[in-house]
Amino acid sequence: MRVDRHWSDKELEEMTEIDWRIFREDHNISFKGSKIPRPMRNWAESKLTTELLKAVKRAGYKKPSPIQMASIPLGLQQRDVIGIAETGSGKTAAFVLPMLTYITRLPPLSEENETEGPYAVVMATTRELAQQIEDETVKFAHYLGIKVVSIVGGQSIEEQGFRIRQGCEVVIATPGRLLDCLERRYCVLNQCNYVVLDEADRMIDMGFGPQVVGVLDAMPSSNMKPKNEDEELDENKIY
Ligand SMILES: Nc1ncnc2c1ncn2[C@@H]1O[C@H](COP(=O)(O)OP(=O)(O)OP(=O)(O)O)[C@@H](O)[C@H]1O
Repeated sequence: MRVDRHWSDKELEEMTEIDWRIFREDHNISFKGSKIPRPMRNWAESKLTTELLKAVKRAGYKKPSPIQMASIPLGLQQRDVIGIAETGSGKTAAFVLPMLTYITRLPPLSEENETEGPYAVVMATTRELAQQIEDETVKFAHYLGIKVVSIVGGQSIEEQGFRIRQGCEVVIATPGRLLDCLERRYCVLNQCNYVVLDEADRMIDMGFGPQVVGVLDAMPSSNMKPKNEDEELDENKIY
């Protein structure tokens, strides 16, 4: 009798549908949506760049967590993702790594475009959470030469606006403070097409909906992805 091997003993190309099902069950991964890519079983099989993989290694992350296994391949395809996982399960790196990959594909910031604002915005409900996200982002962004600025209450808004205008690819902010910064013209989002809402459900429950919409309204509407998720993205276009 031929006994099939466990998925962990198989090369990627040997994985069968049943292996993938067991893999997802083993990691408690479930999903909804169409054309969902396979989760990544380990970092080596992820499509992250060598530089980012080095940064992941330096951070000491030996194995991706289940939310990272499931959502990084989706993020790398520039799909819209709603990721749900318990606290402390590595959600931050799950959205930060695809976001940094997206940024490395864009033209580097230069004197010509650094005053047009960041390439990506992450919104968080509290100052403390924004700080945690900043720490986790800098851990990886540092090695790519990507600059990160946080816009939260309790610090000078003029100073924060000044730091954005000096050029940064990523802004991490609480929605109210970022909207304030935009309304006072301390910063702009003229080239930002990438948004992350951390704890989006809580953000709405806490009444930040109007501020989030205000921030989204400051972003360009010319680079929207097609409404139909099944439509292929144009590789030559920046979304
Ligand atoms: N693959 C990994 N291997 C080891 N440590 C990791 C990995 N991914 C993230 N971590 C670490 O685990 C901790 C928790 O991660 P993170 O803050 O992203 O969790 P979270 O799901 O966002 O939690 P919260 O809901 O509290 O914000 C952090 O210290 C982070 O550096």
